[in-house]
Order: sequence, then C-alpha cells, then structure tokens
Amino acid sequence: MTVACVRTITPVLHIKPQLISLVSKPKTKTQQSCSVFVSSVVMSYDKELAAAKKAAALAARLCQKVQKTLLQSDVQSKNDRSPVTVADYGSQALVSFALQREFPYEPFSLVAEEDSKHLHKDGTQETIDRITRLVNETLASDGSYNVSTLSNEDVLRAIDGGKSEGGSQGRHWVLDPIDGTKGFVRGDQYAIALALLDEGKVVLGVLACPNLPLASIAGDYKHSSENEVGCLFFAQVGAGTYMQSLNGSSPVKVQVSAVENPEEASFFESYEAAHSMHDLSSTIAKKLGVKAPPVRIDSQVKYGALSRGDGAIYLRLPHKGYREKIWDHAAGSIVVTEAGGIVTDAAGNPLDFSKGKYLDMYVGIIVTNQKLMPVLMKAVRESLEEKASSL
Ligand SMILES: Nc1ncnc2c1ncn2[C@@H]1O[C@H](COP(=O)(O)OS(=O)(=O)O)[C@@H](OP(=O)(O)O)[C@H]1O
Ligand SMILES: [Mg+2]
Ligand SMILES: [Mg+2]
Ligand SMILES: [Mg+2]
Repeated sequence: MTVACVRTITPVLHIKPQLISLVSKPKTKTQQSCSVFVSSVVMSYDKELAAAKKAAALAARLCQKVQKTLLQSDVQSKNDRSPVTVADYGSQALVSFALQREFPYEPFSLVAEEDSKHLHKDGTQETIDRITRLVNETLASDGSYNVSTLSNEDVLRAIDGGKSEGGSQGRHWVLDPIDGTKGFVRGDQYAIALALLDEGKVVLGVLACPNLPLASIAGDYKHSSENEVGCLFFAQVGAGTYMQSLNGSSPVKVQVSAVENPEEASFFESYEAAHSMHDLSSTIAKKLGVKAPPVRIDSQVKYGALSRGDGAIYLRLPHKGYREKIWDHAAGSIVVTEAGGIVTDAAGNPLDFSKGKYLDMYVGIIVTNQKLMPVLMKAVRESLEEKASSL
C-alpha cells in the first residue's frame, strides 16, 4: 500500500534517495496510512533550486553589464514615480525565459514586479530594441539555452510571463528582477531576488548580489570595496543557507550572527529614508543600547548580509499606508530563516506569502537571530506605542 501511494505522488514530489529505502522497507508491521506517510516525506526542490540559481546568475550578468554603462535613456519612471530600467526588464525576461525552458512540461506561474505596459507606449521602440539586444547577448554569452535570436515580441512575452497573482495553491515563482533599482541607478547595491512558493509557503530562495563583497561588510561596507564582489545566496526549506561567488566558487554554509548582547548588535535598514522610518529605528536602537551606527544598504542585499552574520538586526518600518509586495521579501526571508534567523512583522507574526502579490500584514518587518528577537520585539512595540501616543 505504501509503495502504491508513493507511485501516485512521484510525478509531483521529488523524494530524497534516502527516503526511498524507508518506503520499500516499512519499519513496523503496522501499516501507515497514506496521508501520514505523505506528510512525513521531505520534499526536495533541488532541480528547482539549480534552475533558480542559473536564472538569477544569468540575469545578474545582464544587470552588471548595464550598470557599468547606464545611460539616462535607460531609466524610466513608472506611474508610482519609482524608477525602472532596461536592466529590470531584461532581467525579468531572462529569468522568465530560462525557467520556462527548464520546466517545459510543468504549468508556469511567475509573480514578478515588472510588466510590458510602459513598453507599449509611443517612443519606446529604441528601448525595446535595447532590451532585446541585451537579452540575446546574455543568452549567447552563456550558450546553455541553444536558442536562435529572440524577437522583440518574444522578449515582451517573456516579461509578461510574470503576471501571475500567486496565492495559496500550487507553485508560483516570485521574482524581483532588480530589487533596489534606486541603488542600481546610483551605482550601488541591488539584488536579483527569486523564490518559489509551494502551497503558499516559500520553499526556496536565491539572491544574486552583484556588488556585495564576498568578505563581511560588518562596520563600514563602503571601505571594503577593494574586496572581490558578487555573491549568490541560496536556501531551500530544511536544507540551510549557502553563499558562493557569482563567478562560481564552491558554496559555503552561512549562519546568522550569534550576538546575544544588543549593545554589540549592528543593524541594517533601507538606504532610502522614504522606504523606512530612520528616526523610529534610531529610537529602537537607542532603547536596545546599540552602539554602532545603522548600516544603510539598498534592497534584499540586507537579508543576504544578515544571513552570513555581517549584522544582527534588520529593521524595515515603512511610512503609513505602504503595502509590502511579496517579491521584496520572499527570497530574502528564506535566506535568513534557513541561516537560523527569524523574520516577522512588527507584531511578531510570521510573513504570509499566500495572499497574492501583497503581504497582508501588520506594519513593519523585523529580522534578527533567535536570542535577540524577544528583546528587539519589546523595543519595537514600546517605540511604536510611544510614536502613536505622541501623534
Ligand atoms: N515608500 C516605500 N516604502 C517602502 N518600500 C518601498 C517604498 N517605495 C518602494 N519601496 C520598495 O522598496 C524596495 C527597495 O528596498 P529597500 O527599501 O530595502 O531599498 S533601499 O535601501 O531603500 O534602496 C523597492 O524595490 P524595487 O522597486 O524592486 O527597487 C520597492 O519595492
Ligand atoms: Mg521597483
Ligand atoms: Mg523590490
Ligand atoms: Mg524591482
């Protein structure tokens, strides 16, 4: 009975080899029910993780090329006045194309930040041509997808492959093709952030951080610019977090900081003051007795740096009314949790990625290690209450 049950699920589950022996040799005479057995199977997303790493590294290559020679005409403004560049579109097209190539026989669902709406306006022909050229050059330099040249229509179709709404059922890729576009335009930090949701839970995440030094950025990261840069973080549920160089060195396992004394903890926050209330994090840091000044870095690079212990706390406290999108946190959150950290909203609830494009949550995102979380949460709660009563 057990074997029959496994046959049924094999097409959708990848069972780790060590579990196959468990299947064929039941340990007791008592037959386990099918449902009990299925719930004890450890899902493996090795194939999906390998594809995600490859896609994100490819997109990083395109972004690096554009960042070196960014033209003013490469940057446009979206309806919410946030910037988008040819590299955001090119990165999204590449990841969408690569994932569809890797899994041609599986239903494809991608929730991604960009769409081609702005590229259908008058006067955008040159921009589309440039994006298509960048995508084709990157695919040709990689060589692994054996494609003839993609047309503008192919590229626009790949970008719009990211229009899924996500949700609590089935599998959905989640992509921020460039997280921290403002940082990217400034010549600073940014990340390509790709995650996979399965039944509403993040099961793997990849963060390509082309400008992050391989060595720790604890302290003043601007001064570590002589180090080799370009990190790829990746995590799979239950399997830990690893980092390797974007150039392809062997992965090393990473762990969040073990700091227990808040006075010794350093904290990360958004570079852009419009994205997070710097005054509120400064109040929280004072309450905790944190001595080091805040380290302000763009994008989910903060999650990556935190996962390897460069800092101990990440505080994200957006201004009233802002709604967080899942692509800004899905990859980063699993990279930190698999490295031993905790990610919650400011009320201590875990983040829920199953509600569509937005995180339906209480304001603020708080990230730290297990030891510091209770004292950090207390300081956050008190500071929020003080702020509310002063209004
Ligand atoms: N008003 C406001 N409040 C909060 N967050 C906002 C806001 N506006 C934008 N965003 C989102 O922030 C993403 C960049 O992440 P960070 O805030 O960590 O980066 S930064 O340090 O401020 O550059 C950024 O991601 P990208 O658009 O992918 O760059 C946005 O999704
Ligand atoms: Mg954006
Ligand atoms: Mg983003
Ligand atoms: Mg983005």
